[in-house]
Amino acid sequence: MGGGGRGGRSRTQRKHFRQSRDNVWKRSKSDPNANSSAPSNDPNDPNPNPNPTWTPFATENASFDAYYKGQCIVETTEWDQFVSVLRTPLPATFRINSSSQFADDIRSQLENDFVHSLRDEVAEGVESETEAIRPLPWYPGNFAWHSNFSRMQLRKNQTLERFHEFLKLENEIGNITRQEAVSMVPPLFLDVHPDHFVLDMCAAPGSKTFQLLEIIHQSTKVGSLPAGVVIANDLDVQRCNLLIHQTKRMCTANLIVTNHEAQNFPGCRLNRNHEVMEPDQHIGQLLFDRVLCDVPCSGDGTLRKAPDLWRKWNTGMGHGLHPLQVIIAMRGLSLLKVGGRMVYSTCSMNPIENEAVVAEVLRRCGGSVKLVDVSSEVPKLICRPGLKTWKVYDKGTWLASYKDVPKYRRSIALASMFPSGSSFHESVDSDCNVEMGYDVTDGVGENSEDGVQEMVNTVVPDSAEVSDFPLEHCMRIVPHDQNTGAFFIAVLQKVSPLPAIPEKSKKRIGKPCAEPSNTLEGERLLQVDSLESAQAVLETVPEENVNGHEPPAIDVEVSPVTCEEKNSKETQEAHNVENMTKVPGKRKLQIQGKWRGVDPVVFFKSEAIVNNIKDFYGIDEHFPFDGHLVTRNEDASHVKRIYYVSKSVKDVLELNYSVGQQLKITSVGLKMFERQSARQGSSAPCSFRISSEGLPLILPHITKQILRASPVDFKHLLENKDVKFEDFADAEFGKKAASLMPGCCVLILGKGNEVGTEPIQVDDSTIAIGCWKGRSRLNVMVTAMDCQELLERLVIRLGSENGSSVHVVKSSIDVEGIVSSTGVER
Ligand SMILES: C[S@@+](CC[C@H](N)C(=O)[O-])C[C@H]1O[C@@H](n2cnc3c(N)ncnc32)[C@H](O)[C@@H]1O
Repeated sequence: MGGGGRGGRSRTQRKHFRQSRDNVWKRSKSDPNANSSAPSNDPNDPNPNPNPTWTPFATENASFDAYYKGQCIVETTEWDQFVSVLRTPLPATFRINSSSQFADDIRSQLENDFVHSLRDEVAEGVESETEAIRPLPWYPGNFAWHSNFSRMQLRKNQTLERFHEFLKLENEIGNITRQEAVSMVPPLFLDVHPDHFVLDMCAAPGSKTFQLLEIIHQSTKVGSLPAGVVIANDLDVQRCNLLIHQTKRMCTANLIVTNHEAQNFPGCRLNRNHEVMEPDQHIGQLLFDRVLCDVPCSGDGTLRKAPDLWRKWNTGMGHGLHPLQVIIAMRGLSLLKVGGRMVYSTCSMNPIENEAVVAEVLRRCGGSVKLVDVSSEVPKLICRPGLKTWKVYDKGTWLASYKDVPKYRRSIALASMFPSGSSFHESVDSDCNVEMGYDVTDGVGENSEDGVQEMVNTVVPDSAEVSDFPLEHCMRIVPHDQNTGAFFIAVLQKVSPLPAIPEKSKKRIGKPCAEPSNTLEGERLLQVDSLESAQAVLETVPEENVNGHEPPAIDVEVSPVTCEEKNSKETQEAHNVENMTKVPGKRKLQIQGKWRGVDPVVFFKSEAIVNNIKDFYGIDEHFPFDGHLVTRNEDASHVKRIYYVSKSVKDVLELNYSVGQQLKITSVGLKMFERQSARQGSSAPCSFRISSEGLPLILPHITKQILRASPVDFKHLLENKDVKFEDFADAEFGKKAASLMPGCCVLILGKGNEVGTEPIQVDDSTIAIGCWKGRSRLNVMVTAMDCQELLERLVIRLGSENGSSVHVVKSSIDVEGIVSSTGVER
């Protein structure tokens, strides 16, 4: 199950996690490309160089200047300001996890404590007159913050050190996330509701996925789950692991992490010729209310964070990605329900990756998709309108129109890159994959002196085309408007099913892997998607409403799947799927282990174990177990962890089984029960303990093995990790603890005078922790870090509320490690 808890984080994950957070402005002196435009050794510099052996990055690139001046991405008069801000390091920003039970406490700590104490620090120092930290004005609820301190400054003195420690701890616990300000924007425009099915197509490392989950969970009551689901996908397995690590901190049962090419993301359409829906199966294909299409891009909007890009930048980077961006966006739109919203975003400034992609998908969708004006939806965010006109730069020449592209360059400078896109149909000759003829390395090396000369000396035609689409509804964020990175966002709404591709265009786009039948259904249902192509043409069932969900859209994919792609590993595996799903008669529901290297997702159905758990913890009948428990091990007797999934995830998993496991699932479910190690588990009537992540969900449904402790005893236990029954301040509580069954139990923080009262009631404000009841003592089963966090929160709360109780501890932990390290009784 991917990353596991904190203790289970792999070395690779740790390395990637560290790398993604490293201060990228650090640079060795030996780098020949270094020059002096970045942070300097000048003591008066507002961005002082803390390391005398450090030499700053080159932050100049003549090709970059010529290209973006030529594209007029900012007014000529503001160019200098634009590039000078681009050359300064990005300020740190972070976000409070709004669905965390401590969100309000943390916000109030920032607003009422750190804002003041840090302001005093700044006033005393010489560095800056600016505010030390401040909320981002456009982010709702003061949940996103900007900090003017560098890491070096944070370590400088006690107040800053305290703030630094606070950031580190809350980040590790999952209560805050370091995230670039502009990266927080796309989910705000997606208008996600808690019951939505959301697809995050290119999701790693997962900062936006985390935000989407927060929104889904926003108004969920303790002990229940939202109706929606987020499917977070990424092509890169290692980055998927980062995503899993990141989202584990969310403790959610409503997330599925998958590992596919976004352009070939499976639709899981049930082939109703061969498949019978299970009585409780609620969806017949994957369609989404919301799609986030945060595509791979050249990333020059992140120059402030990744200054090495200055050296690497060239025009080929954006050109190479344009076709991929188009087909990923098209796949997203085909998986979107009619009426649904898709956000297309990049951290690139290049119109070829931005407006040109949006214009091309609008063109291909022929009126079934609209570009929405959402400029008033996030009022204080400063956005500029998208460009209506731009040019294509290729091999030292500015091209205003596709007709100017020499024939031999037409597989690189595509018609779809131009504002009119007018030669789209003519752009592809009989070649199987001309439209796919991109090469992301094309243009590498143009950033030479010669290349620059060539570009600068080339006459730029005035007659650039102007797009007919309302591209001014796209939004550009530029660095000097609000001291951020650069970003691009477009919001698309699907107003009707996507049009069918005429037979002749299909050929142009790329040879489909299976020839469609010429029947109306074949035409209408053609999926050029590699995974569904062969299967979809077999589907002859007319559209109908599938159990209350949107009717399956008659989406005709325009993703140009080529002959080459057909041979890819994924496509090979897809054909296995197809063969499996074609088996007539009653299908085998669980075809295990289809994806090489990925543990199967198995519904856990061992009645003996489930009944033992239910009985031991006295779990009430209202809490649904049937179909909600999954494992990653087919052998029930060796199952170590049991995960809980929401109803929405359960529906998707059932559909996935029905279609032969098209989804390659790398992580799913909330870790709910864990088998205690043999020595400890054998002394208890139930060898499964409740995991820390799962506790908040199941807490209101537990009627046995649960006790309420006074604040004094609760704190005593957190501080000492294990306490003998006779050593509790409240002797009555000690007796009750001694009378519990051996094994896992739950301890609730009681308010002063209600310690002994029954029954125990829990609500959103209840603090609870898992413990282990041994022969003579109670051991806490939370990590040292969680104990520290909880103690800090308790001190603040108990101080301000005079003993009232607060929250459930919710975090990723490795209980096994903790239990042994705190010496649980054997
Ligand atoms: C801009 S990053 C996404 C950032 C992410 N949305 C976030 O907020 O943390 C683009 C991601 O796309 C992934 N990627 C690249 N090509 C892909 C493809 N064909 N299908 C799916 N993901 C792809 C990369 O691995 C990378 O993680």
